[in-house]
Amino acid sequence: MPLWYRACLTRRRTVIDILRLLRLMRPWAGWILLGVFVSVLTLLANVTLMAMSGWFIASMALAGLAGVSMNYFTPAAVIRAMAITRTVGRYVERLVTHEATLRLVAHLRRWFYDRLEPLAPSGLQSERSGDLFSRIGADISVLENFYLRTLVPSLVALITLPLFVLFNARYSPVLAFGMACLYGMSGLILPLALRYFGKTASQQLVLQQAHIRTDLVEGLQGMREMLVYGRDCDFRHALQEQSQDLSNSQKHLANLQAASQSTITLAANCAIFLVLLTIVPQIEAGLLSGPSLPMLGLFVLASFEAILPLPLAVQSLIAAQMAARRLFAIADKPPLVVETSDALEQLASPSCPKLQLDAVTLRYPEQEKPAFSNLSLTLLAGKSVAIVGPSGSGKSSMINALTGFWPIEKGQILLDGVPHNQMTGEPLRAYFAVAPQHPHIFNSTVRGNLLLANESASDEDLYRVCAHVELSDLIASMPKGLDTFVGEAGETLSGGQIKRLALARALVSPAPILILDEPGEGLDPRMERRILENIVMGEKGRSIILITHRKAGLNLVQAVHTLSAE
Ligand SMILES: Nc1ncnc2c1ncn2[C@@H]1O[C@H](COP(=O)(O)OP(=O)(O)OP(=O)(O)O)[C@@H](O)[C@H]1O
Repeated sequence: MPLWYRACLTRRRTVIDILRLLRLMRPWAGWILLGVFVSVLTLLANVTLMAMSGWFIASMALAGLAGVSMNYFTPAAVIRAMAITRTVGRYVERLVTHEATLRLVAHLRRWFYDRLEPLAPSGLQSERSGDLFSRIGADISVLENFYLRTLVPSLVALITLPLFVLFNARYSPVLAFGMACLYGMSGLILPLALRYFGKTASQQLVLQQAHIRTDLVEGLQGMREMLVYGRDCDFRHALQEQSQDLSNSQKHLANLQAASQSTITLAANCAIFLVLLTIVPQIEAGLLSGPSLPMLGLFVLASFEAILPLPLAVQSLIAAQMAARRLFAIADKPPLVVETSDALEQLASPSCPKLQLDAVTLRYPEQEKPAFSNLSLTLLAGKSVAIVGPSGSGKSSMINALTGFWPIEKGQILLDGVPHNQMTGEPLRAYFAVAPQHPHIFNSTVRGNLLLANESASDEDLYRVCAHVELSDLIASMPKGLDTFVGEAGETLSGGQIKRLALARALVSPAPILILDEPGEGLDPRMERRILENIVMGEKGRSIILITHRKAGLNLVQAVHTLSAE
C-alpha cells in the first residue's frame, strides 16, 4: 500500500474516531458548551482587565504630570467588574468543567460496560482481564482529558483569537496581521509540530501504561506461583524495563512541552516588540494617545493565555484518540451469541421445563475438534440426569451451550419445545442455577455471596441451603455468622468450603434446573455422597443435571448419559 494512501486512511480514521467521541459526548453538550462559554468569558475578562489597567495607570500618571483632572470612576468600575468577573469566572469554570467531566466519565464507563456485557464470556475470551480493567479505568480517564485539555482550550482559542486580532486591527492593521501570524505560529504550527514529534511517544504512553497495569494485575494474581518457582526476579525485571520505557516516553513529552512553553513565551515577547514597532510611530504622529501603548502591550501579552494550553491539548488529543481506539475495538466486537428481541420477555420465575438437546454440537473458535458433538438427551421436568465422560469430553462445555454463553454450531436445545436461541440472555439463564467446576467467590460476606443468586432469599432459606451442603457448623463458628467476610476469591475458605458455598448459592436460586459441575471435587467421598443425597432428595420439583467423572451420586439420578472423547 503506498505511503500517501496509508497516511490518508490514518487521517480518515482519526477524524472518524474524534467524531465518534464527540457523538458519545452529545448528552452532555449543554454542560460542555456552558464550560466553554464560562472559559471564554473568564479569558475576555482577564484580557480586558490587563489592557484597561495598563491604560488607566498610564492615563492617571499623564494626567497627574499635566496637572489636569480626569474621570477615573468609570475605568475603575470597569477594572473592578473585570477583576470580579475573572475571579468568579475561574471558580465557575472549574465547577462547570469538572461537573461536565465527571458526568462524562460516568456516562462513558456505563456505555463501555453496556458494550462489554453482551460479549462476556465468549467474546472476551481473548482479552486479558488486566487489560479490560485498564480500558474501563485508565483509558476512560484519558478521555476526560479530551474534554478538559483539548476540547475546551481549542474552542476557547478558536473563539477568542479572531476577536483579539479584530481588536488589534482597530489600532493598526500591521499589528493585527503580525499578531495573527504569531497566534498562527504558536497556536497552530507549534502544536502541529508537537504532534509530529510527540505522536509516537503519546500513543506509546497509553499502551505502556496499559501494559504495566495488565502485567501488574496478572503478576499480583500469580504472585504465589512466581514465588514458589522463583520467577519473581524475572517479573521484577520486566516491570523495571516497562517502567523505564514509560518514563522515557514521559521525559520525551515533557521536553516537548517545555520547548513549546518557551516558544510561546518567546512569541509573547515578540508581540510586545511588535506593539512597540507599530504603535510608537502612531503616538509620535499624534494619531494615538500615549496610554494606548501600555494598554496594547498588556493586551497582547494577556491574549497568549488562550495559546498556552494548546500544546498540551495536542498531546491530550493524541492520547485520547489512542484510548478511544482501544475502547472502540472492544465495543465494536460483535457478540458471538446474538440476542433476539424475544430475549426481553423474561419470566420472573419460570416453571420447570422439559429440556431437550437435539444433536447439539459446540465448537470453540479456532478449535479443530468440537468440544462435544451430536449430543441428544431429554430431561423431563423435575427429573435428574448425570453426564459422565472422560476429561475433555465436553461435560462443562455443555453448560456453556445450555446457558447461551457460547453459540452452538449444530442442532437445537428446546425448553418446553421452545428453541433456546429464541430467548438468549437473561430469560434463558433464569431457567438455570449453576454450581460451576471453578466457582468464583466474591470479596463479600457469606450472605452476599448467597444472595447473588436470589436477593429475596430469607435467612431461613440461607440456613436451609447451608445445611444441605453441610456448611452450618462452619457458619456457626464464624465470628459474624452469615455476615462474615470471606475475602477475595474466598481466600479465608478451604477449597472444599468454596465448592460447598457455590453449591449453596445454586440451591438458593429459584431457577428450576440445577446444574452441578463436579460437585464432589475437593470433598471427601462420604461428605460428597451425603451432600448429593441432600440435594437430590431436598430439591424435589427441580430438574438436576449432575456433571461428574466420579461414581458418587450416579445411583441417585434417574439416568446417566455418557459423553465420549472426540
Ligand atoms: N473456552 C474455551 N475455549 C476453547 N476451548 C475450550 C474452552 N473450554 C473448553 N475448551 C476445550 O473443549 C474441550 C472440552 O472441555 P470441557 O471443559 O467441556 O471438558 P470436560 O469434560 O468438562 O473436562 P473435565 O472433566 O476435565 O473438566 C477441551 O478440549 C477443552 O480444551
